[in-house]
Amino acid sequence: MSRPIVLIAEELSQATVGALGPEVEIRRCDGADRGALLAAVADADAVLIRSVTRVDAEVLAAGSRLKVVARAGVGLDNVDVPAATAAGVLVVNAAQANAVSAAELTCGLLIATARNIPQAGQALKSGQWNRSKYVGGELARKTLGVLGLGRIGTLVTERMKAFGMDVIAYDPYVDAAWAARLGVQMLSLDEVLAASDFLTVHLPRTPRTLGLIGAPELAKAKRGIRLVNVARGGLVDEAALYNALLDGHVAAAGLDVFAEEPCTKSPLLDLEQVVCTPHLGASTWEAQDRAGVSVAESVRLALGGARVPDAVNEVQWHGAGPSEAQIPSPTVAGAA
Ligand SMILES: NC(=O)c1ccc[n+]([C@@H]2O[C@H](COP(=O)([O-])OP(=O)(O)OC[C@H]3O[C@@H](n4cnc5c(N)ncnc54)[C@H](O)[C@@H]3O)[C@@H](O)[C@H]2O)c1
Ligand SMILES: O=C(O)CC[C@@H](O)C(=O)O
Repeated sequence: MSRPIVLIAEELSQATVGALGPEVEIRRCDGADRGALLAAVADADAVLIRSVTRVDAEVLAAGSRLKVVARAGVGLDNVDVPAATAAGVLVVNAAQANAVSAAELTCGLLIATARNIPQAGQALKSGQWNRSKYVGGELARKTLGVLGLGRIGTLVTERMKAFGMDVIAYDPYVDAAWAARLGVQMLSLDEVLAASDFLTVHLPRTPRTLGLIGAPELAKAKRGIRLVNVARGGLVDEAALYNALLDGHVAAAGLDVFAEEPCTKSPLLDLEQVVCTPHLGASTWEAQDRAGVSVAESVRLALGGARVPDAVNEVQWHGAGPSEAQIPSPTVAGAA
């Protein structure tokens, strides 16, 4: 009997391939190459992706044998989950696998925006010993606003509290009593904006969160706020952020994600007060191994005909829109 075909459409760890086992035939394609993806998916029983490959109705139609779409990471904004559900295709992700890595990068960007680390280092490497230009500010006793107190927002909170920061958060789905035990005060979006010295975004990209932080919201923020986004591009409107950085209302930004990726040309990248990384939140060996192995195991279960307990299609979402498809944090009230 022929083995099921598993299409790996993005770079995944060696451990992922090992976890898929010898019972499947592994094929590869470049998920960013639409033509190659549509051709390769035709024979596939499963497709493994990260954040680049877009699995929409067209890909699902081309993959008439598909039984499972596996996202080796958290965000499902590149998968049309309702279309997959309608086509009887299981969608699985690795909701926990990269949370620590994303949280650690966030902490790094928060510190970098406070202390100008990349800019000062770059200047030093180009021969400038400029100590007065790169004076920064302490994190201790400053207020950190967290938008989205889910898995990553919570890990960032715990870590930045160790730096002596006061943490407030906006997340209407989180239980306030649970947040209080974490030492976080839950407030409205406007209140968080007005009170934060630093703001960090940990929301999924959904129709409701896209553009959530635009020019009016930035205008409500404290002057001199420093903003970090390791969640998704487009949650913070890039043109509005650029203008706010130019006039100093936002003092600095730390960006791991961009509205269009890959992003190598953007006015934001020309600003010295922008610290940036090319969507590296999940790019650690540990996170990649965990995410890949987790979804590989789900794929094996799905192809073996077993139930995959936390398949994304089966979870009830707290949001109304189809793209709200994110596995809710266990700490979220009302999660299925
Ligand atoms: N940069 C990276 O490499 C990287 C890595 C991992 C995750 N991410 C992104 O980070 C996001 C968050 O990850 P997570 O694991 O913390 O997810 P999570 O589901 O645990 O947390 C998201 C939180 O956002 C809240 N939320 C959802 N919709 C909201 C809305 N409209 N208004 C306010 N709050 C809302 C939820 O209640 C939840 O608490 C992911 O969706 C993913 O897009 C990026
Ligand atoms: O695959 C990646 O490296 C990005 C993953 C990250 O954005 C996620 O949503 O899990």
